[in-house]
Formats: sequence, C-alpha cells, structure tokens
Amino acid sequence: MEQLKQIIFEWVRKVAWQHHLPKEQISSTSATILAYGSYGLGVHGSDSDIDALCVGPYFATLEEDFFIVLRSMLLSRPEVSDIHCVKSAKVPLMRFKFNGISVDFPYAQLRASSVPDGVDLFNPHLAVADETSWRSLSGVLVNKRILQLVPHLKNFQSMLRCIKLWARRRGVYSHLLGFFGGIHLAILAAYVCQRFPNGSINALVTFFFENFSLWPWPKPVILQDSSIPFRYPDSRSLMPIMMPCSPFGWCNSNITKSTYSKIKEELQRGYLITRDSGRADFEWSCLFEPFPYTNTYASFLGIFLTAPDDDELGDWVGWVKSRFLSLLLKLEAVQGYCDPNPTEYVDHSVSDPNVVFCWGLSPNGSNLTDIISVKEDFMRSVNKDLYSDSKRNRCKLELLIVESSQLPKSLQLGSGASGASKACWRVSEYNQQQRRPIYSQYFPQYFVGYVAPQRDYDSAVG
Ligand SMILES: Nc1ncnc2c1ncn2[C@@H]1O[C@H](COP(=O)(O)OP(=O)(O)OP(=O)(O)O)[C@@H](O)[C@H]1O
Ligand SMILES: [Mg+2]
Ligand SMILES: [Mg+2]
Repeated sequence: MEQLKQIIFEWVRKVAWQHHLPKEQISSTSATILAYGSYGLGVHGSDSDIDALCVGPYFATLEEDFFIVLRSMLLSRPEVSDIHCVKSAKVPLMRFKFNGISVDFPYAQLRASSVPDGVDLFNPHLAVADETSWRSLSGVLVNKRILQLVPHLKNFQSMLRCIKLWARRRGVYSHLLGFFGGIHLAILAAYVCQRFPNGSINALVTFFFENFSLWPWPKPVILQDSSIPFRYPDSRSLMPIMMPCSPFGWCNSNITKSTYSKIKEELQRGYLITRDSGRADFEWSCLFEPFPYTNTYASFLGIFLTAPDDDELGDWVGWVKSRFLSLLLKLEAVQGYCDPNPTEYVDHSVSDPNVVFCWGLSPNGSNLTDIISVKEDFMRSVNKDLYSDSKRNRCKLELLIVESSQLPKSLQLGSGASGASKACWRVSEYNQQQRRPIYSQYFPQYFVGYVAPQRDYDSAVG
C-alpha cells in the first residue's frame, strides 16, 4: 500500500503538470489511496485480493488521467503485471498484480485541489465529482461504517475469518457464482456482533449459525438502526442484506434458487454442529470440513478452459466467469438444481495453461439433449461481445458431463480451502479416448463438449 501510495503521489503531480497548473499548485497537490474490502476490515487471507480506492483531485480525470496516464506509469513498474482496465463496470477499476498480489483499484474524484492522506469521507461538505465517484467511494464508506458499528473489533475480525473459512470450505463463497461475497458475510457477522457485544468468538460463531439458519428469509438483514426508512427489495431477492450507510441500498447479490437452497443447507449444518460447541469434547474442525462433492453428486458439468499462456488464461477465465450466472440459471431451468462449485481446478495432464470448473448436477436432472441446448446457449453468450477475434481462436472452452464414477477414486473434489494451491484434476487418457465431440450448430467451429463415455474412468486409466 505504501509503494502504491508513492506511485499515486508521483502520478498526481505529473498530471497537474500536464494540465499546466501553476507551479505552487503542482508542488502542493496530493492524491491518496484508501483500503477497503477484506483488507480494509483486517480480515484478508492468502486468497484475498487487496481492494484499494484511489482518490484524486478535480483535475485528474477517470478516462484519461487514471485509465491512460496512471496505467502507463503502472505498466512501466517491474512490480506490476497483468493490468486490466474494467471501464464499463458500475464501479470502473483497474485490476493488476503488484508483487504477485491481486489489486482491485477503482478511482474517485473529489472537487478539491488536493486530497490529503487522512481525508474524511464522512465530512458532510465533501465535494464528490460525480455519480461514478460516489459509487466508487461506497466500498470505503461501507467498511468504515461496519467498523464503527461493531462493538469489539478483534472479536468481529476473528469471527468473520472463521465464517469466511467455513464458507470457502463448504463451497458457498463466491459472489459471481450466486453465493456469498465478502461484503455479505461482513454484514452478517457485524449483525451478530452487534447483538452479542460481549460474546466470545466461539459464542459469536455459534450464534451466527443459529440466527441465520432460523432466519425467516426473505426478511432483510439490517445492520444499523432499523428506524431508517427504506424500500423493500424486489420480490426476487432471496436473501436481502442492506448496506449500512447512505443511500442504504441493497447489497448486490446473484443468489439463485439452487444457491439459496445450498446456502440454507450449509447454514443448517453449521447450526446442528455448533449447537454442541459448549461441550468440552467439541471439535471445531468438523465445521470446516471441505464439502464432499464427489460423494454428493452422481454427475458433474466440467467446464474446461485453455489458453496459450497464463496471462491470456487469466483474461479468458475472467471473461467466461462473467457469463457464468446465465449458465447457472439455464442449468437450473432444465435440471432443477445445480451446485456451481467455485473452485478452479487445474488439469496437469494438459500442456496448455488451463482451468477446470466442476459443477454438481441434480441426480434427477434431464437428458443429454437438454444439456446440449444449455451448452449451445452458453457458447452463444460467451461469444456474444467477445472482445477480440484472436482470443476466439486461441482460447478454448469445452463443456463435458462427467459421471462421478468416472472420476479417479483418489480425487477429492473439496471446495478450494487450501489457499492458493489448486487441486489437481487428472483426466489424461480419458481426454484422448472414447470421446465423441459435439459441435455448436450456431458456431460450427466451436466445440460444445463430448458425449460422456460409457466405461468407467478408473478402468480406463488403470
Ligand atoms: N455484491 C456487492 N455489493 C456491494 N458491494 C460490493 C459487492 N461486491 C463487492 N463489493 C465491494 O467491494 C469490496 C471488495 O469486494 P471483494 O470481492 O474483494 O470482497 P472482500 O470482502 O474484499 O473479500 P475477499 O477477501 O474475498 O477479497 C467489498 O467490501 C464491497 O465494498
Ligand atoms: Mg477483496
Ligand atoms: Mg476485490
């Protein structure tokens, strides 16, 4: 953060000079960065990114000075790699790696000639340049508000770390895939801490599961004083959680029918386990056991992504993931239920850089024809607006139904709890043999997937 701050400091002076500001103004101007997200709350782990908001003065614009001047300054730094500009998002940002750590870096512009280090964002006279800057500021404001509302910071942090670990291990942590994101869990954890100000960490975790497994959803979770007037979320919102500061909107959520039911089951499981947390022989490790995908589902949808190098793979995976919600909804429509395991596996038998997703399918799911139509829809949605034709040729996507019995017995599909290391998916000979390809009827060059082979995977690979 200190190194980034230094870069921002140089940047704002360079921009002031480029805008021909008077010398005294150039030498006195300043910009800053503010941590938010899990890093700002002090609950980051090895899987977390750093979320840092860049706050700049009136003359430093988002379109040119941030996305062009600052980007090229960052590009020239040896610590920085994999820079991507996400310009069209509600909160536009740069995403890059700094010394290997992922950084989410949005920008807010103030109507001030200089932004000091300790800028007070709750100052009622704060002049924010535009709506986009307000949206970008909201992450920092929400964090600060949460920290103000929790009675005992250390207990809140420890308890939230436990809850995040539970959510990751049980496969219910991924905003993109319709599960909880960091912000949802932070608000739910803060809610429990508010109601139990003197609770030990054990008691807080236990109360979390009791409270939210019995919660009459879609009753909204509201952290602050409930006398604040608010409009109810729309009826499709299954687990509404209110942001704790003005304008008191609802936390964005992608929760679907399937992910709602998986989250509820996991909360219920947590409740049944932690009910006994007062017992002397209570084992907490049981709460954090990885979700047993292989034992739970008879078949999976394998989503195989490959690219010529790691940089392109990152881009490609990000793009395909941004289309995952439509795939999940379509699968739900034809299958009734789908469990989109958020873990990214790697097939080490394939020479190209790759990522494999493995989603649990309903045992009463529909037939292959329906699945083929789901695949075709998904390919259409991935290809629509694909940002480059060369990407289309170099990066590949395959969908394949894999029976659980075809997975090697040794393969435990856990839920990605093992930090940065990724699970190994071995499908070597299986890939080469017995597979009948299916091509998209809309994009004949596009490989939709394979018809699953009849014989058992284990016997195929010995
Ligand atoms: N769905 C959302 N609705 C509102 N704000 C969001 C949402 N997702 C992210 N944000 C904002 O961006 C911040 C960072 O999100 P991020 O996805 O990095 O999660 P995080 O809480 O930092 O957890 P992690 O440790 O997984 O990075 C959140 O704290 C929140 O302010
Ligand atoms: Mg984060
Ligand atoms: Mg982030």
